[in-house]
Amino acid sequence: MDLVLIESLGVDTVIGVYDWERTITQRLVLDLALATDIRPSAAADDITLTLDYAAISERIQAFAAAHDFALVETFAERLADTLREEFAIPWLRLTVRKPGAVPAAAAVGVQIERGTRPEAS
Ligand SMILES: Nc1nc2c(c(=O)[nH]1)N=C([C@H](O)[C@@H](O)CO)CN2
Repeated sequence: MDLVLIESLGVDTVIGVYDWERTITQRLVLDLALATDIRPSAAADDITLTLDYAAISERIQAFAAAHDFALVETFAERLADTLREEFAIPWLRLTVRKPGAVPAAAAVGVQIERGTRPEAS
């Protein structure tokens, strides 16, 4: 199984459980590992045969701007569903970090894996 990677993608969104958090945007930092078979795109040197990390990053920015969840859990689940459906991604690992939410921690957040991981070949 091959992976397309997006690391430390910063997105701005309304996120949080407290009243003061409903009135501001905050930064989340995302890491994604997206399963695909890179061999067809590599053989043809063709962007249309792989997962376009630029297009997916743009979609994530738009998703973040369009939603205002309370929990990072909800953000992660809904984003994973959206990406898997729109880009036909069989399996992904998504880490959502909320820097500064706990001052004593560099970041807090969640990591999820969704879908069926393809067999190695
Ligand atoms: N498991 C979670 N715990 C907490 C969350 C969350 O989204 N998931 N959110 C908060 C607050 O919004 C916090 O980030 C404000 O600093 C607290 N705990």
